[in-house]
Amino acid sequence: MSGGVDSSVAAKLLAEQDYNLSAIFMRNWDTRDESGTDKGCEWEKDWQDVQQVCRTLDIPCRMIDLSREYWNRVFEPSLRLWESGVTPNPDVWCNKEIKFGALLDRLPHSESIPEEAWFATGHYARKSTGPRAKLLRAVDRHKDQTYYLSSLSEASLDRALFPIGGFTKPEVREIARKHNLVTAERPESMGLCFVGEKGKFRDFLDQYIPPKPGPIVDLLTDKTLGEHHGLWTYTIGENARISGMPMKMFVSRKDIANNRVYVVPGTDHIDLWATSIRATGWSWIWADSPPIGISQPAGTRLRAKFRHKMGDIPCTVRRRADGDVIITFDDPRKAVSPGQVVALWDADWCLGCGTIVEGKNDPPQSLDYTQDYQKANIAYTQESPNP
Ligand SMILES: Nc1ncnc2c1ncn2[C@@H]1O[C@H](COP(=O)(O)OP(=O)(O)OP(=O)(O)O)[C@@H](O)[C@H]1O
Repeated sequence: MSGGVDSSVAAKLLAEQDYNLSAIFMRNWDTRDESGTDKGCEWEKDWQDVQQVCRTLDIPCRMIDLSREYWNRVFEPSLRLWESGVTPNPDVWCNKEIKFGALLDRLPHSESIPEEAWFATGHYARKSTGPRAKLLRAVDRHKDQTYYLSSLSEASLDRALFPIGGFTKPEVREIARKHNLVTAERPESMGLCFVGEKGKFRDFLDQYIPPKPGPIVDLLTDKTLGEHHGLWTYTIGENARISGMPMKMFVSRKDIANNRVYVVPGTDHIDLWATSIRATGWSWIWADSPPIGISQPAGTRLRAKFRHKMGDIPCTVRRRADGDVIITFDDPRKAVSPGQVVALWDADWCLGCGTIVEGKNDPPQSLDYTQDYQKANIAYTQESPNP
């Protein structure tokens, strides 16, 4: 239990059934050594709320400190990826490595809980009841969290329960109010708590990654427009905020080998779009049974997402001989970043995920790339005599 409304209601729903329940609150970030405070991660408040809800439900609870495991298995590897210029998803790896990893590993040894005990969370997701467990999207499509759970192993899924997956968020809040759970009006949690205020992500990473300056280059003219302090300070698709330019410039690529950030004018330049992606390091939830048809030349029809907050994309999926997977979108998509997790679904069934290596606009759809490039170049140099 996290101290939020979702896991409180998950516990309440299980308490109404015939389970022998025990709650665990996990602490996974320790900032006291650096700043003397836990600002941003108000874990004490969360822990108090977990205890309060457990008193209301009459179930035991305990805290487990996994901050060392989180640092070693999620944060440190993510730092190395940010430093190298790609964009990792620590929230996806936290589920695999910490909640359904370190935490599950600890339980049988630290408590008298049998191996076959269930492990329940307040995620918005469902599980099928067939002979093999399938991870299914939540009933509340806006809240569905299967993207974050797409890296789980089948063994972890076997032990998982998602009690709130059949409810909408308003229904979950209503249950919490009806049963006087102190967390009923708790606001939504906002991603990585330890980063603190929204928009301060760069400042946060600056504390951990030494600066590595390099040029910001105009893809159209090859001119240097400014300097970045490290590839991690920009994400593909974002406004590069270069002053003195006739148009807003957006990051379309990073050249990791040469430590360069490339920008293009406007939000809609063709270099910002991708028609296909290549992804590596596939983790299929049914590890022995990747999607049928994926190794055929024609591939198989599935749906993909490479960010939690995006609609899923109809696509054709093919596996290469080296195990990497090529996902070709029916319609091009913007802002594909290497390092991000891409997950696949067959209708509601989440199959697994891989890590994006590259996005390609090949062949460019809906626009003639050469013409567009020339037009943009001409228009751009006319508007900008001295870029
Ligand atoms: N610190 C924690 N200790 C134990 N379990 C946690 C913790 N953080 C998250 N979880 C579990 O993972 C689930 C999903 O976590 P997430 O961070 O996405 O929170 P959420 O969707 O806002 O849910 P909640 O409202 O319960 O915080 C939680 O419902 C809870 O079961």
